[in-house]
Amino acid sequence: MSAGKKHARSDAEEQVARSSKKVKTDEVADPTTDSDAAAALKAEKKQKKKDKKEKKDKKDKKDKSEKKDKKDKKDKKEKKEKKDKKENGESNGHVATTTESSESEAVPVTNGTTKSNGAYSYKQTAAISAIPESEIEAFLKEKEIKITNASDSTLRPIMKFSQLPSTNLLSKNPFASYSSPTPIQAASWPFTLSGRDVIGIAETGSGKTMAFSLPCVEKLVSSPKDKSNRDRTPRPRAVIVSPTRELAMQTHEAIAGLASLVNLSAVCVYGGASKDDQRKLMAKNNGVDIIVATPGRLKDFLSEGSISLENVIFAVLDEADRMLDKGFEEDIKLILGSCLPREQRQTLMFTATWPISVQGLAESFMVNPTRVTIGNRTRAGEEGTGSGSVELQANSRIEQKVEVVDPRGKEQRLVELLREAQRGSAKDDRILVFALYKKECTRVEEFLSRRGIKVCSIHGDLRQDQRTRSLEAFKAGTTSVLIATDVAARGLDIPEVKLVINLTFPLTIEDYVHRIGRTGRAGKKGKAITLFTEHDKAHSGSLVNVLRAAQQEVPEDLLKFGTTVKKKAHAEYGAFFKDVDMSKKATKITFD
Ligand SMILES: Nc1ncnc2c1ncn2[C@@H]1O[C@H](COP(=O)(O)OP(=O)(O)OP(=O)(O)O)[C@@H](O)[C@H]1O
Repeated sequence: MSAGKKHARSDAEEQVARSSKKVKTDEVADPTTDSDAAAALKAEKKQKKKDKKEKKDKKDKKDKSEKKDKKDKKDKKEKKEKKDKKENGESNGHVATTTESSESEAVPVTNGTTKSNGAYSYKQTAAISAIPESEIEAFLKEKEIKITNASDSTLRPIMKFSQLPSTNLLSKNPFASYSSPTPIQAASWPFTLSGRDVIGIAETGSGKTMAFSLPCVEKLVSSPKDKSNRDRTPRPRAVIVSPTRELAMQTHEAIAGLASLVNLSAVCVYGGASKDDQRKLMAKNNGVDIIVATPGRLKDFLSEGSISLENVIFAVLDEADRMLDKGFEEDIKLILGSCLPREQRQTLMFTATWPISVQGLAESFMVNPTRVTIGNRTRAGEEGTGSGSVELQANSRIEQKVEVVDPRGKEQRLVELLREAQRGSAKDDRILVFALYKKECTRVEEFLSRRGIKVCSIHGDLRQDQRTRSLEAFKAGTTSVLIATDVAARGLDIPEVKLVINLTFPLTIEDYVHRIGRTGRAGKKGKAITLFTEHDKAHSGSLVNVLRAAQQEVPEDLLKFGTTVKKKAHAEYGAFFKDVDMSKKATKITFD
């Protein structure tokens, strides 16, 4: 349309409007005489003006009052939002602290909580703050507690259960059977309860399960559950991953007991048992809160969509170094990758052994973790560097004996050792024998049975119900000798195992430390005997170091195999050490 045409049309429209106005006025006017009509018109105009003014005043008044109402409503809403926010923050325990470092900025998360690398749910009680610094220092020294990357240096260990802040869970007295927190519990709780990512390293049998279970349950109590359950898929808020089925079951038992005190549920999923039963358990009561799992079964459930980890705000790798080594690495990447991102979840890793080979990978799943180490594990020259190297340390209450034997005489020696150990009043003492291979277990079980020794076994060639039956018989004391592969090396908490015998040396020195750790638990004493042969000589150096670190006797025969420790190398990333002699000059090669 041209501009001229547009104007022409506008003008025409104006004329139509004007004439229509006139027609209207003509209709209202009383057509008696001209002067009368003029007067009437004047009066009418005046009235109209008055009406118009009144109407305008009325409208202004109405607008004003509506505006005021709107403003009041807005103020009220803002006030309410502010109040809600404050209340929510407090119920989630997000207490701002002045001690947070710059890296501890609160990150908002999808589930309504915030992750803070500083304290948010944990408030150090006045009782702890009042303790003189010298007393705290003495405690840390005595218990050999070392904390690196604390970020909040005002957090002090929780030396008594009464020093924990009072919560609904603690009012149920869950620690009635214990007298005081173990060092790993005392030192890690202030950080884990504060929402920090923590790596906890402490000897076998030192209460690490409760060290991660308490903050797990407290965190879920203070975080709102997504009740919508839109597609009926279980969406747990915490996941604990364990390397073996039996350990997963044991951890489940411990944490389920704690969780039930505050009406939270925990389910254990592991291979070799009915998937259908586990699916039903996970879906019960609008979805489970805590999942304790072995990686394989959890991965299966994830891939078939029977579970979603998208709401997981708390993740634990128990026996973390095992979970991060080659065998499980990909599964763990998938599992943690299915949880909320590391900035929005709390991630804990606990173990008794922390080889340097897994440390880089571990930290890639965490945010600036605090490391709590129990035991004097620092290598000479590393004091205070926090460089990451943690010396391997066996439980100091275990008496370690090493016998160098001819490989052909091992089984006969085993029979003698068992008879010696179960003599007289010790006839029912529990003894755990470790072999390296599944077939070896079967052979040795038959060998011992033929010699009248009551024995059962646990290894990967057995069905799950057979494994469970063997373990139950051993725990109950109906069979006092259990022969096992390394499936039983980690985490299992069997009361009163008096002796561990290593019939065949394990593949790694870390496994040795875990195997012997099945005895001497929870402050008790224990004994371990290792039959060492020339086939195991690659481990002699590291074994000598472990024995010396625990002030144990090192047999001359063992020293004959050498004391060099074979350095570890990662299959993909190569050596973790500088193996090049930098003092040598490069040879100059010239080409003609
Ligand atoms: N505060 C405590 N006081 C006394 N006993 C405790 C305390 N906390 C846990 N225990 C007990 O100590 C035993 C060992 O605990 P737990 O199995 O958690 O050890 P762990 O450190 O995980 O060992 P591992 O390295 O072998 O897995 C358990 O029987 C547990 O009930």
